[in-house]
Amino acid sequence: MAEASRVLQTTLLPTFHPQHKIHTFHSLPLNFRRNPVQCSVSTTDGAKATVAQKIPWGCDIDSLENASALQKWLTDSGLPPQKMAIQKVEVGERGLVALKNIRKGEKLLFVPPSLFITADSEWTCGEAGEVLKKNGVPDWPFLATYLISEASYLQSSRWSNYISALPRQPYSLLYWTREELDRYLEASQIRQRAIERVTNVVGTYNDLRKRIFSKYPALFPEEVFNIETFKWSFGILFSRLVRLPSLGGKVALVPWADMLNHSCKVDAFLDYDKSSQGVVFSTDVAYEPGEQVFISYGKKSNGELLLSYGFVPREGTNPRDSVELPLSLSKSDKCYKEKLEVLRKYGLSASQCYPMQITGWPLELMAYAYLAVSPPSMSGQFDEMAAAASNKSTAKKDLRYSEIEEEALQFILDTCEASISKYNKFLQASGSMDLDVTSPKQLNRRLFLKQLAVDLSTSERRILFRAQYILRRRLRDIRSGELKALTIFNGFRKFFK
Ligand SMILES: C[S@@+](CC[C@H](N)C(=O)[O-])C[C@H]1O[C@@H](n2cnc3c(N)ncnc32)[C@H](O)[C@@H]1O
Repeated sequence: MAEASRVLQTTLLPTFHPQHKIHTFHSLPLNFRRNPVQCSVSTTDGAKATVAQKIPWGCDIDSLENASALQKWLTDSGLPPQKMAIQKVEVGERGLVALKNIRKGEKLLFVPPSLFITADSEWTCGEAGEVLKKNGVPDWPFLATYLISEASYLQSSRWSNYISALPRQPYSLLYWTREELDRYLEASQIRQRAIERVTNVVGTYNDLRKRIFSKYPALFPEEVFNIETFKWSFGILFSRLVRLPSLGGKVALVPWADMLNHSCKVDAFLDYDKSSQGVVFSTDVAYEPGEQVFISYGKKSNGELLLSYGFVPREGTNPRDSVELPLSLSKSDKCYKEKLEVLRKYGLSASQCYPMQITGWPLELMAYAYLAVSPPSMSGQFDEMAAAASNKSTAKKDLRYSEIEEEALQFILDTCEASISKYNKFLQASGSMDLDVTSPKQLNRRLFLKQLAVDLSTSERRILFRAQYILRRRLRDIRSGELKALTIFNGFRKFFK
């Protein structure tokens, strides 16, 4: 059931591996359009630069600027009457608020397919879309380019009201500089995930530029299609794109539905409803007029929510929260080479991260710990340990080697404690952290990022504290059990003397 609901769950963040998908590009046909139709926003470089500057790239998220124009355009374009409206809200700046009583289990929204943006949507510049299609550009970079292209057409694009209401700076970690990531997320594994994501986006953009944009400068002028605008469009996709399970997992931007904010207390998710032929969700709680209506963005940890959506739920409110614990083989291990070999066989490496939750940790983590501490005499079991440590293998996971259980638990405890001290160091230093900025705007930004990092670190450390407590108790029980056994044994010895 858990697996089924995970598959059915619509998430606003589908997995994205551009460096894999990008290899599916076909090389550009040499004879493609010798005289491409000039349908970029303008023709001369100077004029293009001016137009690029004029593109508003959305609006300030903390204002309701453009929200009423969006509502009006949606209604005129076929959105049926709604029981909700876009308003300023306490959680998530803008959100959908109930105008009437909403019952538990009621279906809401009904956004028709004509209002979705998908890889099949019509381009204002049809020529640009054709070039991307001919080159087999995958959905994510395709939609990112589409959004930039449509934004550059201002009012001439069908989506201008939608684009004008998008946030000018989506709150994702894509907007953090490398220095900010290193400084504020030094204790968290999310820092590494954010670096990888930025690298992926930059790599995707560079690949598109090399293979396509540079060959069709009239269709994709650099003033408009550059790394800054790609960060914006990917930021929009990471925080708003929906995967629709009932449409075979098709990804779409769904105006109006993407004004819903996330709550960890609800399980309601967006999907296409074949009977009403629109995107809907069924509420799992009732709402009174004036209350903000929420959906779930999926079973995500606080770190994953920060990574894609740029917020951290309040401490202790996310039952799906987890922290990545990095485990490593010791280089001084006599069997380092053999262990690494079996790990590689199952797609693992000398350092692996496993998610710890407040309720416990995965069996794979324990299997990795067994492997890391096992002595040369257990080399015959290395293979089964590595297989169990991999989530790709179907091997039996709940291994138990009582002879090394204490060492394995101690190994996990030591790793947890090493992580806890990193968080302690960051959280202590954050109080007096020098924000070295010159402008009030920059100061606000730094304070905001620092607060997010403090919230994330506090919630991740909380999970590690819980694991530390459980591990210490288990070790105490093992050790006191051994002590008891030793006392009984000594008693017997005395008796027989
Ligand atoms: C799908 S959009 C929702 C609409 C968005 N609030 C807006 O005004 O455009 C996702 C973004 O909403 C904000 N958000 C959603 N849920 C939130 C929450 N529980 N707390 C804080 N911000 C939230 C984040 O900025 C996130 O990137």
